[in-house]
Amino acid sequence: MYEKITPPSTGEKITFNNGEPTVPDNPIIPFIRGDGTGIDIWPAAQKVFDAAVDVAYKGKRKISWFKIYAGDEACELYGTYQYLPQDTLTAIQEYGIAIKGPLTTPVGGGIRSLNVALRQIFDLYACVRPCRYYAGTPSPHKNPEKLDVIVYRENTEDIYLGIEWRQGSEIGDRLIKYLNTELIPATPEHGKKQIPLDSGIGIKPISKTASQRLVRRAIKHALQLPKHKQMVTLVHKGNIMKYTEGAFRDWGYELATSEFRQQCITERESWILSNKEKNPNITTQENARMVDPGFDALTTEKQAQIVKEVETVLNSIWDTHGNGKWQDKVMVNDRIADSIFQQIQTRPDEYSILATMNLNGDYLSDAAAAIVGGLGMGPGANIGDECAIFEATHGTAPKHAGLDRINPGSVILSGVMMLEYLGWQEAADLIKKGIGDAIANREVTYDLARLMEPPVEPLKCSEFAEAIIKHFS
Ligand SMILES: NC(=O)C1=CN([C@@H]2O[C@H](COP(=O)(O)OP(=O)(O)OC[C@H]3O[C@@H](n4cnc5c(N)ncnc54)[C@H](OP(=O)(O)O)[C@@H]3O)[C@@H](O)[C@H]2O)C=CC1
Ligand SMILES: O=C(O)CCC(=O)C(=O)O
Ligand SMILES: [Mg+2]
Repeated sequence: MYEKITPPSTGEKITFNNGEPTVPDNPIIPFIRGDGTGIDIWPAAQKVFDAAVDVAYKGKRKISWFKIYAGDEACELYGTYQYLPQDTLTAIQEYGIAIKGPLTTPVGGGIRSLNVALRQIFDLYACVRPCRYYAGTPSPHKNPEKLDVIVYRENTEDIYLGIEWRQGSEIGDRLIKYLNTELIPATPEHGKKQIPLDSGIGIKPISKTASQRLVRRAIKHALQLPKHKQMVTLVHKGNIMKYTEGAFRDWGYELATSEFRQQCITERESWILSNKEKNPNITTQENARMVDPGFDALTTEKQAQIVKEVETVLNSIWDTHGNGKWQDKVMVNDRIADSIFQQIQTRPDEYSILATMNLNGDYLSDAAAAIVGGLGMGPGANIGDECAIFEATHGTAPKHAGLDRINPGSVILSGVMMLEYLGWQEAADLIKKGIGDAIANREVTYDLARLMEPPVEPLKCSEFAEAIIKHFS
């Protein structure tokens, strides 16, 4: 079945039932070491995972690691350009779960991202990236502890589908000419716009199916959170990209108010209901005016739409959501993408789950990680219905590779997400305690050490792993 790798001789497969993993005590878990700093991070992280499982379950549970290959390491074993060998895909398919270090993607040419390929091949449609603060972590922000968000990033489409053509390529030129002569003139709203002939061109598909399955998972996650964190914010640039990003917002609301009608309230609905709660005799017109402060300046047609919206909300959900009952529901709101970047800095505690399309989520997850300590503290998981691959938010950080200095925290915390996904909460909690105590004790790698006041001598990558383990007890 495998050309160049052999699964461990002990251990069993994790199986899936309705998207939920059934986990034996000795699961086989494939791992990819990763390029660049993967060489430093992976051994440190694996040591922490094994120690936590050992301490938590005293030999009753154990992970059987299965080394699989991707990136530079794969080319060494399988030959030139064999970046993602079939063996690796077969192993992930067979075992349903994997954890990986970062993989290199060249800019401007060369192979397309292996990271993105894995997400697309296994339909890992939700990229889940929690950003929470560990006490004592230095941060450029005054109150980093106020940020506790989970970026829920659509992982399979948007411009990451990788359908683009180089400037000057035959198909690129044909496409531009076709758009300029046929499609753009046939769409009156585009007027006399033309695409410059010396453009590279890319396609940004945003589908209803992919948008809604992402938002569905985000709402289900919100329902598991403490009441005050039960909120999903749809992040988009729908004012500019109306039919892609704007549609993502609309499909998100549509899903929330159909599939999750009894569990969800939208922000505008909450305003309408609370206006009536504060003033039971309020007219529909007055209510509409309060919902939209610019109401009087709107056209008659737009005003009528808002009045209708108020009527519909009161008629359809006053009984189930009114009189304050909406306060126990998952709040679904939306924010424009540029605004959310400043909101997570100026009003961090007003947000919880941020549901995004692919590109916005990529940017936002690095930015949110920076607030709580940097890319060394940014874990992630790529989750589908039948498979999951855990990986950090950061990349290969090549200038630090092989120096035993990089922070392994993100991959270790990605492992915590994996342990939680397996239901091995005790081992996950031990690692969280170990990381928290090591940081509070100022035992940290260079990235955190340089921000600390007064400065501390940094630990090596491997030493930070040992410090985490030391703090298990
Ligand atoms: N999922 C994946 O595998 C990903 C892969 N990549 C790929 O990685 C390669 C390098 O990308 P690049 O843009 O340099 O981004 P990286 O995320 O690799 O690194 C950028 C900077 O972030 C900081 N950083 C990254 N990782 C850590 C860590 N573990 N601990 C502390 N600080 C860290 C370092 O900052 P400083 O030097 O200031 O300390 C580093 O120089 C590219 O080929 C890219 O495509 C990128 C993102 C994700
Ligand atoms: O695949 C890559 O090289 C970059 C991906 C990335 O930045 C991410 O997933 O956050
Ligand atoms: Mg990224």
